[in-house]
Amino acid sequence: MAGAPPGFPGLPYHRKAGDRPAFLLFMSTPASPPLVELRHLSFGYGERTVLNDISLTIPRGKVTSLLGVTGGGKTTTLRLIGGQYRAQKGELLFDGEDVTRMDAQRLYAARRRIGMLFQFGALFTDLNVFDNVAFPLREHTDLPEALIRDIVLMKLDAVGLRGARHLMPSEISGGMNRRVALARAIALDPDLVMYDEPFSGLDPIALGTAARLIRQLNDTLGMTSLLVSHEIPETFRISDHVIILANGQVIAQGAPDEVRESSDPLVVQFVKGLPDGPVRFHYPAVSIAEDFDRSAMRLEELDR
Ligand SMILES: Nc1ncnc2c1ncn2[C@@H]1O[C@H](COP(=O)(O)OP(=O)(O)OP(=O)(O)O)[C@@H](O)[C@H]1O
Repeated sequence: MAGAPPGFPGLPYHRKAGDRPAFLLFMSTPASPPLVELRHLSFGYGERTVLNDISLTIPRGKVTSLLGVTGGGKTTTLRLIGGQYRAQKGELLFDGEDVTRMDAQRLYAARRRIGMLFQFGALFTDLNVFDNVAFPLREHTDLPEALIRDIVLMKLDAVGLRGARHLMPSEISGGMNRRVALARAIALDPDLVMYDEPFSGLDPIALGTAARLIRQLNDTLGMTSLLVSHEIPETFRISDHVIILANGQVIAQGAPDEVRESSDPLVVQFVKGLPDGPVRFHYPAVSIAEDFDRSAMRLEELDR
């Protein structure tokens, strides 16, 4: 294929991997402003605060991973960036514009620049692979069907599944399903792709493939990627920037090597996967002695 279809804002497909055009290099220079920035942002569900005055940046053109303990607010952060929730305090800038203050129309326009791949990113089971990827194009654009066909085939080619276009989701493996969902997430050529646990449930080979694909697509399509994951080694390997959330705060942020070398006990426990540390194995409880004395007393009472 010689290039993107005429009139379509896609990128040429005749580039070799790693052969980045000048404007992509410009997009990812250190001087370019971050694509997303959270400034002193707070958010809670009802009375319960989940994110407490957090500030973080998602650098443009890079792969950023958002890590942290379960329930730490990672998915909530993705939903805030995607405009599904609004922060109660602070700013959330997407390409310099505050999402928290956008009206519905601007928010819709911003959302079209974001591709999302949520956990188990369900495909439509009654549509084949081709139609799954075509879905957002048919839904959100007026492109003629011939052009949609070209775009869908290019996206499927990018994830290695052009040949599987006629298959139904039930006829392909879990790893392939995930790759189709990825092709669908990039169908509209988003500036930002957010992945929520893209590796969960994948065997090591499919996981390695998915990780490599996220990195490759980011670089060849000139996107920015944000991924939430619990797979520390694989995620560190493909990331340029790592953010760790805990207790509603950012506890570490930087290049993978910098974060790995942090001496913060919580970061060390998390990165090394240690069972004990600031995050305890045991849910807070009275002492064992107290609990067993009490039950012993109850048994004595029953005996009487
Ligand atoms: N819609 C909701 N209403 C009320 N509480 C919610 C809602 N969604 C999430 N929560 C709570 O907010 C906290 C943060 O949830 P979130 O899903 O953002 O965490 P997470 O870091 O993505 O967790 P995990 O790693 O388990 O996916 C959790 O305690 C969760 O129970």
